[in-house]
Amino acid sequence: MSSNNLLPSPKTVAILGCPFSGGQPKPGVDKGPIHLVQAGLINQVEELGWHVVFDGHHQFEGVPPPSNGIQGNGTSDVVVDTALDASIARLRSPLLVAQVCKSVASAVQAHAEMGRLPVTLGGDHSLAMGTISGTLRAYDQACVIWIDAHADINTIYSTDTGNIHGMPLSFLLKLNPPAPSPDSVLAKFDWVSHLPAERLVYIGLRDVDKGEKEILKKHSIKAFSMHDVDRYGIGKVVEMALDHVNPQRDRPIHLSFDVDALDPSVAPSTGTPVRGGLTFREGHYICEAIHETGLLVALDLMEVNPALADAESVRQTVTVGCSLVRSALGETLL
Ligand SMILES: NC(=[NH2+])NCCC[C@H](N)C(=O)O
Ligand SMILES: [Mn+2]
Ligand SMILES: [Mn+2]
Repeated sequence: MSSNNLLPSPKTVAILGCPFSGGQPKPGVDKGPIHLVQAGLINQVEELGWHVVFDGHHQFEGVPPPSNGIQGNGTSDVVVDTALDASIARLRSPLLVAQVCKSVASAVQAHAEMGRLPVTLGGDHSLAMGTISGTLRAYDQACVIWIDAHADINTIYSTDTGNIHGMPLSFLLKLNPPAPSPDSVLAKFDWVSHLPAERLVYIGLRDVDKGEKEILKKHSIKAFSMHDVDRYGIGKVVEMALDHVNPQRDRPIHLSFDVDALDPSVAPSTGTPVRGGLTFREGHYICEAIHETGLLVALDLMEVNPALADAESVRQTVTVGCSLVRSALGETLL
């Protein structure tokens, strides 16, 4: 399956719960997967005609669970190069994130190689380092469509927050400096697969850090912001996005959906909400249109945080999360 001129068309979905919050400081995002499953997601996907393998809520064997919000940066037992020290020391829990994402990559790869379509429920968006690496190991020509308010492409130098959920794409695009030694913190990310910049496209951006804007420009990374959605409409934007990453419509597609791409009035329970987001229909349209390509091979639904709102807002966010997944897996309006 790794020489991928054969077009995949999985009939089985593997649902992976990834209760992980170590890529950002707010507790609760690790409860996203259990809420989505308890809302009936597995049944809903089966009703669309898929065979569903539920891979459980991963416990990340051997990984110390993140303590409630208060974590060291996890670098104390590792030798770091002095020139990079200052940058790496600002990262939050890099060893934990690297280890968890590595195990997620193996799980996603294994499902994909069995011909299944992995649906990963987050958890924070640092997990996409793992899911996309897993997809690229199984389908080396895969492209990525990243739906988000944020660009999540800060490097170890540009990050203001040190939160690795704002950085996964810098590791996937190999924008960080090479590890100075096998013992360095950066070496713990060496397993991450390489995604060429021209095989990434964004939709929904509206809160992009200054350093990230420079990175997008420098590497000519294609991004459709909310301004573009306003100007062209979502139908045209999805078509242009596909034309960029998938001009011949022959590449397997990994769709990574951060629920904060939706407007906070639609998906309030998330850690970094930004006003001016996608409407309910725009979010679903993206999923429906990608399903229609017949090229979807992996899906992430990330950043649902049931701890961050009142019960009704949580219910609303979890419900919309389930319906985005259904749309990506073929639910239609008629
Ligand atoms: N996956 C997310 N919600 N990311 C938010 C990232 C916010 C900000 N750009 C940062 O680097 O911290
Ligand atoms: Mn986001
Ligand atoms: Mn994100």
